[in-house]
Amino acid sequence: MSTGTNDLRVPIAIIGGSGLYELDGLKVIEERTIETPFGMPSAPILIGELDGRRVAFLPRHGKNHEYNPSTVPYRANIWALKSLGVFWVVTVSAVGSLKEAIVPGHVVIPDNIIDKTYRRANTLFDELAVHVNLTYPFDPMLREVLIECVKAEGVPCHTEGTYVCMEGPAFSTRAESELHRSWGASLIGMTAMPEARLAREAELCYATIALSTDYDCWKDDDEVDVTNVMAIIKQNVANVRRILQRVIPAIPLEREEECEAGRALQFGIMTPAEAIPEDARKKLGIFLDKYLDQ
Ligand SMILES: CSC[C@H]1O[C@H](OP(=O)(O)O)[C@H](O)[C@@H]1O
Ligand SMILES: Nc1ncnc2[nH]cnc12
Repeated sequence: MSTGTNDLRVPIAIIGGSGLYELDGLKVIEERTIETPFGMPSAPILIGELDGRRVAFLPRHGKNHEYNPSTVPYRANIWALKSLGVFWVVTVSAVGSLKEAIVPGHVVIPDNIIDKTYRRANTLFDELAVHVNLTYPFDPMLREVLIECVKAEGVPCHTEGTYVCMEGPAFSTRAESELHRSWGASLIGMTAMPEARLAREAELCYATIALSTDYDCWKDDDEVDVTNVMAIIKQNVANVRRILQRVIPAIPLEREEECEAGRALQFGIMTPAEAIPEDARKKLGIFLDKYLDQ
């Protein structure tokens, strides 16, 4: 198991979604296999340099898309990124559009999530009681950076939107799709949760570039399937790659202290240090030590 220490800190991570299994322009330094207390991450993590910045890249579904949205090892992924010293996490996701104006090929930088998942481990902290604030699961400062970069690339960009995270792996029924629309949500996907919640528990600064790939199944003339989704991703992946190449140098590394997510656990740990089992302290030390070693 990796020790959680990091000789060469990697401040930025990109988590690639469906259709994004590598990061263009990354000068790969190392492919690191990290064993975590939550098992193995989705894939070995590529560590490299882009624009003089250290960046980690992790394909969420594995190198060969072997994990479905329910079986992605979200907790191992977050633990592994934290162990590298990552703070800024930019993710890429394919999503269905629940609004006419969000045309397939457009990008959305979502600002909230409705979590409908029900069979995924949804906390890093099973052995104690921790309650973090999740009012805004996507970091506002990082969202602004993403919005600027998408616009600068000339890609149509929707600057807000609620992402409904369903369990899947089947797509929605028509009735479910209409229900999600009636909630006023903009996007439907299968992976933002528990990823965003775990990122907050790990005090990471997290935001998502969502690529609209389809109108889900609410429009009379459209029905979603993987072939359609992948065709749109293929047509737009070059945009996403260019956006990411802009994002990495634009991340304000020097403003880390301003990001509230970095203090998410400050008032969230209910269980007193002396009541936390020793093995949990070891397993979760990379998240908890700064609060418990006082
Ligand atoms: C390939 S269609 C469904 C699949 O795509 C999205 O994944 P990701 O968010 O990793 O891009 C969606 O959530 C489903 O997992
Ligand atoms: N319509 C849809 N529903 C859920 N996940 C998706 N990912 C891409 N399109 C989707």
